[in-house]
Amino acid sequence: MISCSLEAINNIPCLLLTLATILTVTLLIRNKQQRSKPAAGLNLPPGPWQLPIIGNIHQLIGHRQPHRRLRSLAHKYGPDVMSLQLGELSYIVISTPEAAQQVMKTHDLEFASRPSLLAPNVLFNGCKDIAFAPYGEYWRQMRKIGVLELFSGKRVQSFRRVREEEVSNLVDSIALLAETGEAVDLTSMMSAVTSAVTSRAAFGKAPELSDAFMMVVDHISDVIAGFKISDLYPSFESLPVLTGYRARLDRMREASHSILDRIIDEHKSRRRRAGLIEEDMVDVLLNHQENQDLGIPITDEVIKGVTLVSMLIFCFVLELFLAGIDTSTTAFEWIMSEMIVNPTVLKRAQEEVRQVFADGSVDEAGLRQLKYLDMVISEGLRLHPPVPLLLPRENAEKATLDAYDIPINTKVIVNAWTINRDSRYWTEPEKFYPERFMDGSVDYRGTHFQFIPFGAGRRMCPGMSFSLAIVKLTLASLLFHFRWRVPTEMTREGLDMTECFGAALRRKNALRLIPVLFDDIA
Ligand code: HEM
Repeated sequence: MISCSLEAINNIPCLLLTLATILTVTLLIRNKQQRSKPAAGLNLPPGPWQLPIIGNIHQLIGHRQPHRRLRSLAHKYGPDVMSLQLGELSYIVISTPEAAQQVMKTHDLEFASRPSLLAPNVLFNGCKDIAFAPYGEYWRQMRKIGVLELFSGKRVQSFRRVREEEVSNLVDSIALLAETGEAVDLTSMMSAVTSAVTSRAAFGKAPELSDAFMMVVDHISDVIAGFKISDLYPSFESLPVLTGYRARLDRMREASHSILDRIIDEHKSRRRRAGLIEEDMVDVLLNHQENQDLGIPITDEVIKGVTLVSMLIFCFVLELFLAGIDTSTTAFEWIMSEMIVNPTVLKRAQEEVRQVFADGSVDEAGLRQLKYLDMVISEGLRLHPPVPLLLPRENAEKATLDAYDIPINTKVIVNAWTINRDSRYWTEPEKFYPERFMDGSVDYRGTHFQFIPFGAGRRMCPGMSFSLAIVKLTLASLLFHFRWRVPTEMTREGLDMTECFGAALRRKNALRLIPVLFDDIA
């Protein structure tokens, strides 16, 4: 998912420098700019001690895995709900399924907004996307269009051929490489497949322009991941030390807008030639423009010559790329890694795939018979949620959680990684054991709060089906066509499983494995 301010805290080297600057500047002008303090007499959730000005930032500094650090802080200071002060902003951290249910079900409406962060503000013309739009009529309309038109089961189904073609190309390239006996970089390969499927779903076949768009998106992902001091000290947004970041964001927005404008123009001229066709996501939105049934009020949203519809397309498409590619690749690489270190799981999953597709080709129609693979995917998402700290939420009114008062505009971080490993709900929670999902009583669809890789409630991920369709087809195909070995210098148990916290909780090192073609399929 798109990076949030907190995830960045692990990216500390540049933080220290920036922090020193901020501290100095803050001390100089703190009489002018006071950070807001909650009114006295409130029953706030417990939390660790705070320093003036930086609050609890020092307790996160030096910890490269903030989800793990927040778990240990929560154990000590606030097992369910913990208060943290990060710079100018008040946060609460949610670390149990019960508290998550309070936030995302019982009080879902109260906590349905998002904090305003600089990057989405600039990139999405003032958070005009789905993920970062504040709760309200605009977000509702955007989400409705997204859920009905872009991420619905019907729409995901319509990209079946695209997925099958891209995964089949992947299998062909791996088969060629298998002849060399060398390890292949499965992480990069999966990233390429996900990007190709996403770009064809969004733009249809427009390879040159979509490649250019992908390059800008990659750059955006790099720039927005990491510590963003401007999000923790919003009153200092205009300080020179921060304006460079804003200027970079501006440039990236312009670059991606201009590529997208050309893509939209191409679509429009093709539509003029071929009549109304509904092929990809840009076409779907252009159809709505022509029918004037978007439902979003057309105010004076003409920004630098960008029409409202181009802007909507821009927000949807950019979000699709930013939200979908890293998360799906991450889910895939961890599931595959866990199967490698748990050979009995790999064997069982492989037997199932080869039995279901005994006639020799993997297709999406047969995927639903892969019940064991479903359990493997669930277990992978439980142990390695690609978004370990859910996108922050915010309450637009003051609220209460259990007995605690939560002042207005508190940022809420739900630590899904910790929640998914709660030993009160999961036996041996650190173990990769897909059979725990055998009875089908718990799933990731947002009603079981001990397992929330896609979040829950109004702001739950709408891209779940889009993502799982690619992940499952790729896993099934790779298990069907190849046996997988670790490079000779390592053992299965020795496979490096180090995490790297960023836009998604990736593997630190790419997953490199040796493919061996199943003889009878060759
Ligand atoms: C394995 C893959 C994915 C995972 C684990 C994932 C996870 C998440 C999570 C945890 C959230 C926040 C939910 C909350 O606040 O309760 C989210 C939001 C979102 N995701 Fe995903 N996501 C994935 C793939 C995708 C894809 C492929 C797309 C687009 C096609 C997408 C689009 C979005 C959007 C637009 C939101 C914001 C929803 C809102 O604020 O209303 N995600 N995702």
